[in-house]
Amino acid sequence: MSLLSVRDLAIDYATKGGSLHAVSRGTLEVGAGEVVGLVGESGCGKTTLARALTGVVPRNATFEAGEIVFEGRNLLGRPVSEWRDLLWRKISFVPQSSMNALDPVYRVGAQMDEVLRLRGGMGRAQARERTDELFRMVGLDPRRGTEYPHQFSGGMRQRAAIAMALALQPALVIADEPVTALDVIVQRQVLDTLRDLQARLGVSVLLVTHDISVVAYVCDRVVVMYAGEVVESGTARDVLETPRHPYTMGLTNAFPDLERAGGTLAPIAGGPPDLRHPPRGCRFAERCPFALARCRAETPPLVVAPNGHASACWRSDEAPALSELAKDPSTWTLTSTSAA
Ligand SMILES: Nc1ncnc2c1ncn2[C@@H]1O[C@H](COP(=O)(O)OP(=O)(O)OP(=O)(O)O)[C@@H](O)[C@H]1O
Repeated sequence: MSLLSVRDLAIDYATKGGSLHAVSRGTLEVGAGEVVGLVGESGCGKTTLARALTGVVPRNATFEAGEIVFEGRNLLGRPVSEWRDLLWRKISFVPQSSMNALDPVYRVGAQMDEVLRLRGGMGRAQARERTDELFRMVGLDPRRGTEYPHQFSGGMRQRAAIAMALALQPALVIADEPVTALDVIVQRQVLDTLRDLQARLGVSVLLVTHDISVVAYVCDRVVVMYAGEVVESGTARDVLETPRHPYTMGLTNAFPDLERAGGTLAPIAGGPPDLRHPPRGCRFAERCPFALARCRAETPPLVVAPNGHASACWRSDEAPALSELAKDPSTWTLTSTSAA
């Protein structure tokens, strides 16, 4: 049984221009001890989906449909208090910027102490000891706990945010773009620490990122989102080496490898659709170099292959050939010319 199973989740935001369908087909699984990457361009609904798992959503958001089953219980429809009770203890969140995780006016060690005492019910001495242990665990010198967040480098702040998320030994850590603001070398160091701790503690991680090279570096499984919908998922190896959705094929061309510099980068021309008026059919069709008339008329279902590799594309059967074509940057240039 999965630790977390999200099925057909739909979340709307009320906006002046009408309902914005931020998540429409949110389906993903996180197994015990797994690192799952949730990847897609900015604005495709990753943060909305990830945040929703903690029960903390903006005031103008509504859950329209679906299930969020955590440890066998559907959290949707449960009292918010019950859901909130899981926060920190069972599910913890590392926000996009560590400046959001850390209060700038309190010393870093004191903030960790507070989580341990208020949320974890620890006494002063025990919390103190655990704070030092957490600092060491993420590669920080415990003596620096007396400093304020601005005295830390970006990488150190992100380590502190990870330590805080691990404080009460949760089963699931949701990390939203945990390394985006950092330079590539520090990114690797922080990801190494995250991966090492994950393996040591057996915690599950849902890692939200726009950068597919981050996914390739640390994730066991990948879930690809486009325009509010999950369009592909499977093991990192299957999805990255034999992608079945053209959007994933495009994403793999658009980022440099974290380990190997070089290679031609070919961004996907155009941008995601307006989620207040999502297009009919496949939402990626207007940017897809392989789109057929059917793609613009009918929504492709998310079909799961026997090996668990799922994709929502009418041309999935042709994926090996399309994937070869997609490696040629001119395939994507043609889309931009034809879209222009
Ligand atoms: N509170 C809100 N009210 C209205 N619309 C919102 C709100 N928050 C996000 N959105 C919109 O919902 C869509 C999904 O946003 P979301 O932040 O979940 O995407 P994302 O993939 O995480 O992008 P990013 O990486 O930029 O945060 C976007 O169109 C965004 O503009």
